Amino acid sequence: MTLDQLENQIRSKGTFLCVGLDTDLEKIPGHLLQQPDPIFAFNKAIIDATAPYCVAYKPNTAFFEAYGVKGWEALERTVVYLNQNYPDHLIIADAKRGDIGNTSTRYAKAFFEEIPCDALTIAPYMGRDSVEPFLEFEGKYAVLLALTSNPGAFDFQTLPIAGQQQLYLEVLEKTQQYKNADRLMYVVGATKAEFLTDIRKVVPEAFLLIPGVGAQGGSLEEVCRYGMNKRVGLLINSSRGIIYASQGADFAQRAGQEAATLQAQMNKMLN
Ligand SMILES: O=c1ccn([C@@H]2O[C@H](COP(=O)(O)O)[C@@H](O)[C@H]2O)c(=O)[nH]1
Repeated sequence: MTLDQLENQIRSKGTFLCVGLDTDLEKIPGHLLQQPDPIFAFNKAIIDATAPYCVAYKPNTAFFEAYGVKGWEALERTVVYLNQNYPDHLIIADAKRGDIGNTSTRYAKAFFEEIPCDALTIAPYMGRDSVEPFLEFEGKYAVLLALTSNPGAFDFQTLPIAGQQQLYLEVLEKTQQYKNADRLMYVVGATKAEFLTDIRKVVPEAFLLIPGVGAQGGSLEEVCRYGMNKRVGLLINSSRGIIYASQGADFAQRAGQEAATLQAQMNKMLN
């Protein structure tokens, strides 16, 4: 998917919502546990209920990896189901990878070819040779952790380097020099909305993946006020707030309602 196509999707559907698939067997309705692949059964129901209200899905691979081979199979089924039935939705594998170059290439093949996602979250701290292998794939995106939503983000990410620029800003500035930097997006936590003005000075054009609304308390309004750019430039993720809106038999319907509520709020921001 090109960024123009992504923007067109956002504008035509009036939403820049990304639904997070953090599927936990301890939280899904009990009746699904009888299914041959309960994780996929849950994801399929959530996807079918929320697809009209979002432009992206973010399976967090930890929630699949935790179940071993069965989890990987559920991840693959989920991605195949999305590609076959909802090809206009961006699929972001939230796996937070990044290693020496030849290993990064293997991660890229795993998530862009073997399990064909459109984007992959990457930890940038091993530097250029660990990130550029992910940028060699046309139509695919590396989503670098810039300023994360968790409290521990302040341990390192906001520290000034050698008394100068803060580390997260250095990450943004330096990675914009990488080859195929137009294939970069960045993670910025909704809980860090007050940093978005500075972030936009360094990456005015980039798409930002924003987790942290809903369960983590970030404000959709503030993120839009400080983070939106000419092409919208935002994908706002909500996981638990949508997929566990109900843990009963009406889970998919309630997930759809939560997604529709967020879509309506986002639509107002776009007009
Ligand atoms: O800075 C980050 C980076 C990633 N995440 C992930 O996003 C979702 C958020 O889930 P909620 O239930 O909506 O809080 C989850 O998969 C995190 O691992 C993040 O929260 N912050």
